Order: sequence, then structure tokens, then C-alpha cells
Amino acid sequence: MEKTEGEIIRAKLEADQSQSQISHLALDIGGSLIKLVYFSKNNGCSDDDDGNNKHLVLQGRLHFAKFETCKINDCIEFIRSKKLHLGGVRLHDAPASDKILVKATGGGAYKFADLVKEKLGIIVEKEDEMDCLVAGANFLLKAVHQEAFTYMDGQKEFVHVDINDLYPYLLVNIGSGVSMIKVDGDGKFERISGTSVGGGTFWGLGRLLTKCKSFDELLELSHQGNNRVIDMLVGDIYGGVDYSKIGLLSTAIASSFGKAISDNKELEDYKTEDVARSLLRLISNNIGQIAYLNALQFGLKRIFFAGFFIRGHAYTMDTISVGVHFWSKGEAKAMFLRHEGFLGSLGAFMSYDKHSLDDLSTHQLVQRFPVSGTNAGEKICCPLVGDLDDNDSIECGVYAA
Ligand SMILES: Nc1ncnc2c1ncn2[C@@H]1O[C@H](COP(=O)(O)OP(=O)(O)O)[C@@H](O)[C@H]1O
Ligand SMILES: CC(C)(COP(=O)(O)O)[C@@H](O)C(=O)NCCC(=O)O
Repeated sequence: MEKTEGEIIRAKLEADQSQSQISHLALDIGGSLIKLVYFSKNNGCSDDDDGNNKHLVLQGRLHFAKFETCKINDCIEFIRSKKLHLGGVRLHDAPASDKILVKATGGGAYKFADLVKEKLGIIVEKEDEMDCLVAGANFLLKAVHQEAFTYMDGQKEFVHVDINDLYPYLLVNIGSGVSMIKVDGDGKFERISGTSVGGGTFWGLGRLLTKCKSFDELLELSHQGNNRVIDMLVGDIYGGVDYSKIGLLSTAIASSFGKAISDNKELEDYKTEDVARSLLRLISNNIGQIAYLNALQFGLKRIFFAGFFIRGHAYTMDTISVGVHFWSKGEAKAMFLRHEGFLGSLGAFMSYDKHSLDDLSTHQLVQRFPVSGTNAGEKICCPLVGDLDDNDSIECGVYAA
């Protein structure tokens, strides 16, 4: 008897999946970038004692990748070529065309659900963005070694996270826009504030002002520039001296881009690197200040900054850290996360739990073989920290809880 189209698709999916070692693909489709997380199993691992009285039941790697949201077709092609879409939940009682369900968060999970279904034949299961950000942050802070660090004056210092004393903290996610979330526990949080002046503003305004073709180019320009050429400093107003009475040094920015009004110059008269630098400083300062004010209002001492705006960029982190330190008089601390842009996708990944998958439902996913050589508190001096490259992955173990 001839097979129906549905049966053919299903047989193909099953054949493909049996070859694939990929499981649990999850997506975060944001206003600017699509972030992917997926797990690849290592061959031949089963029950094994890892020395902690915990049973290692599965080992593999957690992989990360990102694409610009406007290039979603490239992302779909990447997923198809690596057969990542087969790593979703298989629904056995659904019609053949609705067999595989993949977790996704971010606005694009709504906007592109039909496109993803049409191109990959999978159902997008939407997860709330704030839930996912918090779940992703908690996972990184608890399960991944050397995830959080401080950055000030060119020094990166890993932070020891005491998982028994993690909450409350403020999570500031700087994506296209900015969300500020007070986190009190697993799944316990409140989005207390936000601002539309975020990563999209930096990239959007920066592109218009400098004609840069890519975000990386804009970031690189900002690295070379000098903001004092365009920013009006306290010293510019006060004839070179500090305004000590209110605690402002002559070198403090009195007005971002303020010199552009008095200079009688056109945009072309400024170097693009100086424009990029002033813009980065403006956005980072503003976010640092709003974050601090929220931390103050809710009595939070720890602020974790995440989102792909940061990109592990030294000057961005330095500006945010100095701002938080300055306004809080050293009371609050700005911290950053190595997997800064992947919180949402990791949260969507963790939400597979709800579907009682063999691997993750009753088990705990943690990093194995933490990077050696650097410990919490150890200082690493590096002027340009750099972000994770696109092929980054974490060696993980799934342990019986
Ligand atoms: N390659 C890139 N292309 C575009 N924007 C980038 C890139 N790398 C970093 N960014 C910055 O990251 C922001 C998006 O951060 P992200 O956390 O992914 O948020 P969203 O979920 O809104 O896409 C952009 O607005 C931009 O400032
Ligand atoms: C709407 C969003 C949650 C979307 O998340 P994003 O794609 O920017 O990561 C975010 O852009 C945001 O919080 N914007 C700030 C809106 C406001 O509080 O004014």
C-alpha cells in the first residue's frame, strides 16, 4: 500500500533523528538577534559516578549560536543543515505534520511561528520571555563555573556565586530594549522597570551617525574614539576646574554630545570613532544609572547585566561599572555574565522540563570539567575582553537528582 505524505515525512524525521545526537533545540528570537541553544550528546556515555554521589546519566555539550533576526532565513538554513529541528519534543499522538515541538521565546516566537512551521515543519512552543531570562540567569549562576565577573579599570575578576545566598538580585537585560527584573528565587521575580534606550538605540543611532555596516564595526570604532571631543565635560563649562561642591570632577560628562551644539560643526566634521564612543558612553551610562536607581529603590546590592548589547566589550562594562560604583558610593556591584546574550534561549531550553523528557525532566544539568587555571577572585588584566565566539559550547553532564 502506498504511504501517505504524512507517513513519508514522519518516517524521514524518525530516520534523521535516529542518526542525530542533537537534542533540545531552543530559540530566543529577539528584536535584533536570534539566539540558539542545543545539546549534543557524546557517544557512549551512560550510568557513571562522577565522584559526588551523583549519577552521571548523560554527557554532552551545550552549544550556542546567534543570527541577526533580519537574516532569519540563514538561521533556518543553519537549523536545517545541522538537523537541529529534530531535537524538539516528539508528540506521538499528533498528526504527522505537527509531530515536533521546539521551544522558543522572545517576540519572534510569535512573529515567526508560521514561517518556522512552513520552512522546518515544526511547531513553535512559546515560552514567556521574562520567565526564560530569569530561568537562564539562575541556571548560569548556579550551574556554570566562572560565569559571573566584575570588570573595572581593565580588570576582570571572577565572582564566586554562593548559591545559598544568590537572591535577591537585579537582572538588567540589555537587548534591543532594556528590562530590569528583581529576582527572588527560581521562577520568583518581578519586572520592575525598563527603558527603550538600549542596544537597539546604540546600533540604530550609531548606524545612522557613522554609516557603519555592522554592529562589530561600530563597536570597534567606539574602541578607538575619544568621547571628550563631542561630550561637554564639567571642565568645559567650569573653565577647566572641578565643581567640587557637588562632587563633580572636571573630567565628568556634563552633557553627552553637548559640544556638538557649540562647535558650529557638522556631523562630517567629527571622526566617526569619536561619535561612536560618545554614543556608547551615553547609552551605557544611562542604563547604569537607571539600574542603580532601581537597585536602590528595592534595596538590591547585586546587579547582573546581560544581553548582547554588552558583547564582552571592555569600555561598555567599564562605563556601567564605574557608573554603578559612583552613584551607589561603592554599595552596589555591577556584574556581568559570560553567556550574556543567551539567557532567554537557555531559559527556553530549561523549560523542556515541563514535557517530561527522559534526559532533563528528573535530572539536573550542570557544567562538567570547569575551566581550570582561574578561580573566583583571581584578577585577569585584559583591555579588550571580547565575547564568546559563535562556536562556543559548554561541556555538560546530566545527573540524576
Ligand atoms: N551582530 C550583532 N548584530 C546586531 N546587534 C548586535 C550584534 N551583536 C550585538 N548586538 C547588540 O545586541 C543587541 C541585541 O541584544 P539581544 O540580547 O540579542 O536582544 P534582542 O533579544 O532584542 O535581540 C542589539 O540591539 C545590539 O545593540
Ligand atoms: C519589549 C522587550 C521586553 C523585548 O525584549 P528584547 O527583544 O528587546 O530583548 C524589551 O525591548 C523592553 O523591555 N523594552 C523596554 C520597554 C520599556 O520598559 O519601556
